[in-house]
Amino acid sequence: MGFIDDIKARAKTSKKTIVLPETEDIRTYEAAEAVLKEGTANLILVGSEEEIAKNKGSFDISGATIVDPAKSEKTDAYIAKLVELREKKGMTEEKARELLLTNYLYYGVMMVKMKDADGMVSGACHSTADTLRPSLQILKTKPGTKLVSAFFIMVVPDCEMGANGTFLFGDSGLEQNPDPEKLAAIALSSADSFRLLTEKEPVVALLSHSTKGSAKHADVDKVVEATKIAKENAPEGLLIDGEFQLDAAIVPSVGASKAPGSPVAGKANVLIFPDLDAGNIGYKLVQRLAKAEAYGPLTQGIAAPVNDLSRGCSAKDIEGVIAITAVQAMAEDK
Ligand SMILES: CC(C)(COP(=O)(O)OP(=O)(O)OC[C@H]1O[C@@H](n2cnc3c(N)ncnc32)[C@H](O)[C@@H]1OP(=O)(O)O)[C@@H](O)C(=O)NCCC(=O)NCCS
Ligand SMILES: CC(=O)OP(=O)(O)O
Repeated sequence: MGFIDDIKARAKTSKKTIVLPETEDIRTYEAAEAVLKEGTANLILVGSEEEIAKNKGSFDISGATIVDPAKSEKTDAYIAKLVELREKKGMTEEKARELLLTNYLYYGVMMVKMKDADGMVSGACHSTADTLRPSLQILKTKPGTKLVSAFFIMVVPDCEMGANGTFLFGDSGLEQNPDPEKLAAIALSSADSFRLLTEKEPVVALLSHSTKGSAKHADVDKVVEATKIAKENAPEGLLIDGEFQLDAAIVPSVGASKAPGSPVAGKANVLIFPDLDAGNIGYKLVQRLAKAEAYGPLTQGIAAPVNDLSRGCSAKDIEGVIAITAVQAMAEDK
């Protein structure tokens, strides 16, 4: 079974409830129809009942629950909770009502916060900043986690590198210019996310334009320092190393010649980019030129699963990210 079929099979064993707040976008309905038909998750669509009836086109979403913030009896409780959570940041009842009745991403996150849903997927028609800000503000980080970051699962066709063509690329969505401490934290969280989602052992490479000292620059020093911190904090047995150029990380013969003796060189399946420019450009290159499946930006470190999408995504991508969110929600139960 391929990566996404395996994820869907796992999601079906414990149908989680996922909120979709982007009811203005036709791709939401196409994905919802497919998810409901396949049974990977229960779905809640947030929006005005009238708009949803108009926007859904011919897609059959009759199995979904529709929640209209203007009519739901729970809206007042969400407003009160949002004021309680954000009062110190200037949130008033009036502002909370306005926000929740007009911004369905905030409403969806409140549903997750109040445990009326297990997770949320959006971002097909909102930027990453607008998608993730509500969950960073309201759900906050998981206990024991300081940093939320974002990654893609990339499935490259006809590829023997990584885990038979499956890779994690991080951070490709959120942290713009992580310092060494943050880069190390991204690497370690990414190892856990890779293991959870692929059920394979992570082999983590911190990427640079240098391999083991071949270039000298402050940008290289940052990755060297991050590698040192990550190794100090890594659980026993985790394969993690750097700094590597991309070819040294994933091509066995290049790894053997540029970084002889490294247990990671040539075998990496978790690729940690030095900053968001590299991570975001890197994933789009592989998606568009190698025709890879690209699921994300998926998040790690938020107190409940909320995942983003690229505005360039297809309905199939949304379907996949819903199933992944359900699997992340299943892991929260453990
Ligand atoms: C995600 C992002 C929006 C957060 O920054 P922001 O909107 O300026 O918001 P703030 O910095 O005010 O943060 C909002 C809250 O999130 C928290 N936060 C921000 N980044 C965080 C992180 N990485 N981990 C944990 N919490 C974080 C802040 O502490 C703040 O909490 P508070 O409001 O309770 O004090 C910002 O990092 C961003 O724009 N990233 C790039 C996204 C992007 O464009 N990606 C490219 C396409 S995928
Ligand atoms: C992940 C990403 O790059 O998102 P968008 O294409 O929506 O900016």
